[in-house]
Amino acid sequence: MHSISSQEGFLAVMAAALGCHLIFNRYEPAHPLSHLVLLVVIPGFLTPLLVSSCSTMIRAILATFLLYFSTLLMSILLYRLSPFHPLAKYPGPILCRVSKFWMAWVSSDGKQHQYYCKLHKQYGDAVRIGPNEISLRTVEAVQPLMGATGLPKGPHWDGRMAEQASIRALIGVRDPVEHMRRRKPWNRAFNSTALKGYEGILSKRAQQFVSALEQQTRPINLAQWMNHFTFDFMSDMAFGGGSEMLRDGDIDNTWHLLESGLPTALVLTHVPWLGTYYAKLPGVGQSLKKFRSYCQERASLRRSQGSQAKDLFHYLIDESGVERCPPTFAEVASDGVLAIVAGSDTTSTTLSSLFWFLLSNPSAYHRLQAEVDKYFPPGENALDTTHHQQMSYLNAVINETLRLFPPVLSGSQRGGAKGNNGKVVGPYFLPAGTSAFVHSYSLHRDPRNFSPMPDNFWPERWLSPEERSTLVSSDSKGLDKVPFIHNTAAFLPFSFGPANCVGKNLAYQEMRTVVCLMMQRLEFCFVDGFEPETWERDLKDYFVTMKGELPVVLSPRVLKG
Ligand code: HEM
Repeated sequence: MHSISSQEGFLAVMAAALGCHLIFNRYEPAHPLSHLVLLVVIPGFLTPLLVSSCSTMIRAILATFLLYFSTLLMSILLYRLSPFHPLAKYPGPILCRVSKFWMAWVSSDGKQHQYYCKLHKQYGDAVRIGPNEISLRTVEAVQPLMGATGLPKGPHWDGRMAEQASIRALIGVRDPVEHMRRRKPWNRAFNSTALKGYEGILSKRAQQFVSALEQQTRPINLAQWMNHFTFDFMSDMAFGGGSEMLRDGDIDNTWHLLESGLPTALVLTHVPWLGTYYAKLPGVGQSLKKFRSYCQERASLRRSQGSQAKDLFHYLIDESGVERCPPTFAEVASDGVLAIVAGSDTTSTTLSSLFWFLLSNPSAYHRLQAEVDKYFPPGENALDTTHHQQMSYLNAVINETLRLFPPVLSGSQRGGAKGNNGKVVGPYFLPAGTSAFVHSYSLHRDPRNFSPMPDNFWPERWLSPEERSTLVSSDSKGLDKVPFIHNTAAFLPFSFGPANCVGKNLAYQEMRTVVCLMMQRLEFCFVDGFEPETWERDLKDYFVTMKGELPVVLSPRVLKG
């Protein structure tokens, strides 16, 4: 029988490594068993082919694995940089084109939004930010990528939610059909009738919040108080109560517990397959598990108690029995956790940034205060939502805050499954298997969408031309001489399409209500010595934004009735 020469042995190992690359490239196997077979069993099986050229078995094993892995890595590297790669025509840094580990590294300091923005300034509207991923900065991509016929949620969620192996919260459900089924009760929970029904729950918490603020005679960290308010409110909504942070403070350290996992979760979004291994490490995600089981208990309690009010849970668990295919209890419990996490952090960050902007821009502060006083003079109920939508300056301040600091700074990824035919997204073609996102932070600050002063806080841009012209001429900054561009299609703080933020209207309702009440009853100023730049510096993009401290001094407003 023909015995294999050492040269043939080397070639066979290299060919197997190339075959392995082909399989990874085509099927992207993520299961640990397939990794074991492709990366351990196959080179192990090939070891005898190199025994004749090595003096010992150990050396043969080492040589086989070294040859196998170096061939595999070289093949991956060359292919990703080659003109044959489907994304070859998209520009981007070499390190991004070679591996997502680079973005995982870059993003770990919480400044990925600024990195993407820099890349767009350097490379243009479409940048290759991973071997198979594109970041887009054009409004033409929004509808085709995220609209009804767009792509489903991207693989990002497989890494981020790796530990939710069996049941995922709605936000991480990638299959569009399943997502639609799970989204139905959420849509009903946020229609206008349902929202009207939440006013009582919101008013109670907002009153408690502002009354507590009125009692603060020493400087406070307003951002932390916002956290406590939004968390208590969302717990009321999701599970009929159970959280009393406004009264007791964060005695269980829940915010730290939720935020401590964010940097790791972001790294895993860049390298989703790593999530499968990470989730299996002993002790991993303990704090989150603790929070989840607490929520599970709250959900069970809420279910057994039945409806006190038509809160979010009422709709999610389908207490009225209108769904043909209602969600299971496990799904509802998981979505309850999502409601608290997605609903409290985002609004708290926006409200905190809003006050930071107001305190850094006294004219905006006074304009908003004047509007609040006009609609809610002393003695008027600022919780009455009937005026809120007409309050143009209030809405302008909220939108301008969301434009400059959207709480999801970099937007939400979409991704095509392997094997589809690719997708035309505005002026770009995304080949099968490409993930992409529209980078909200860059889009919002692009002078082609918002001008003048795209990087500045200027709520007046959201007003009607008549209102703006009065205010701009009184500002006399010559802004009326600069071309005015205001492209609301490029405003994406809540994302876009059938998987956008379902809680958008609740978020507006909550923010309008609490800002009106706060401005009616209190005066705010930064603590002496606070350097306002630290706020922006401390904002970190870990998919949701992590924030620093906002030290302010409060005083009751002295109003003549
Ligand atoms: C200023 C406040 C908020 C902002 C800026 C915001 C933004 C976002 C964004 C960008 C997404 C990702 C959507 C996508 O994948 O395309 C999202 C999803 C979501 N948000 Fe919000 N959000 C806010 C408040 C809320 C509130 C108050 C709730 C109430 C529960 C909420 C519930 C959700 C849910 C359930 C999803 C998942 C939707 C889905 O996958 O279908 N959000 N949000």
